[in-house]
Amino acid sequence: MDLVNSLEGRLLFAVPKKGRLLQAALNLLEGADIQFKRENRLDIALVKNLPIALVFLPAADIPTFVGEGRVDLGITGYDQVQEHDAGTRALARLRRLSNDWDSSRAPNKPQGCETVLDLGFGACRLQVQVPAKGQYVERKDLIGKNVGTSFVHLAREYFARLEMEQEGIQDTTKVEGRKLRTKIIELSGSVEAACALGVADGIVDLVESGETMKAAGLKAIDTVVETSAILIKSKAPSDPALVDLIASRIRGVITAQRFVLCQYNVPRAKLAAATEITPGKRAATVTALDEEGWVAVSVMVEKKRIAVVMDDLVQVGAEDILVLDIHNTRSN
Ligand SMILES: Nc1ncnc2c1ncn2[C@@H]1O[C@H](COP(=O)(O)OP(=O)(O)OP(=O)(O)O)[C@@H](O)[C@H]1O
Ligand SMILES: O=P(O)(O)OC[C@H]1O[C@H](OP(=O)(O)OP(=O)(O)O)[C@H](O)[C@@H]1O
Repeated sequence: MDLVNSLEGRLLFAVPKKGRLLQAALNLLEGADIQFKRENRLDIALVKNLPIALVFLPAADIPTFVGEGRVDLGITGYDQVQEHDAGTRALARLRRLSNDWDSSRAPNKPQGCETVLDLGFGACRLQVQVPAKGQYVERKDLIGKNVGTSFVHLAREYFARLEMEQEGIQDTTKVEGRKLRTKIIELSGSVEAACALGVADGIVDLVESGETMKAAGLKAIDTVVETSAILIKSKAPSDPALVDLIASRIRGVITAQRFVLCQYNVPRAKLAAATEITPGKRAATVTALDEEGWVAVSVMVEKKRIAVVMDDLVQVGAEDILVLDIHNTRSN
């Protein structure tokens, strides 16, 4: 049977095929025990232990496939979903204007995608940037100028709103179809080079550490969207129960990545002070020790806080503090 026919009856799950989100997405799939083998150059992989097929797509296209209900689940950036939604708003406005809408072609499934959960990686900001030592200081200085970006729809909405604000228009929500004075130039990568090469006066691009921006002699003057990787689902998934199962597994893996298990012994008289430092996700597990007046505590603590928590526990009299990695978790 060919691969396309073997997709029948399987939940389709889109994963970024390359780039910044790929490795972290693969780690999540492994943690969620979604087993597959991706053949060389094939963008579809059948999952061995669940009725799922993985589809490897560019992160920017995943909101389209999920939003149209062609794929049930997907991992992509929140920025990509926002860009896709802004594009959909622009297209709808164009169609209304040109009466180019044949209702018989309307999709029979509800359109759009829903966010299931934040995946806790791929955090960065979509920012407006200008040359650090140039003539542009504030965002309004870019009105009427050339702005380079891969996020053309979000940039158009951003500058439409900015231009309306400058003209004293109170309601800046109706941005679609507005004739822009600012020229948005579509670039597909290496956007930071656009200012130095004279293609643009400013750019709208992603910033994580800020190293690329700094190296290109740019500075950020505003943030358009704060983003991180998210799990999205279509509004009418083929198997809602399986979507919930996958979401629950992935949530468990993310919790395991974020928390460590902290165990310590403490005099019962100091227990209240200690559990104030480590209240746990729900509550601390406290068990009696085979030593008069002492108890053992076991509790989940956020990984990034653990060093300070251990310092504070020692201060209140805790002893024998152990910190253990959590392999996986599951809860409702
Ligand atoms: N520096 C970064 N730090 C963290 N996340 C990022 C960073 N750059 C991009 N991302 C996230 O990863 C998503 C995909 O970006 P990435 O540049 O990896 O895509 P790509 O598919 O390789 O596309 P392209 O070919 O345009 O570079 C972005 O939409 C964003 O959510
Ligand atoms: O703030 P930083 O940590 O330096 O990261 C920001 C850079 O990362 C992304 O580009 P990527 O490297 O994915 O390549 P691209 O320019 O081809 O999109 C983004 O477009 C910036 O250029």
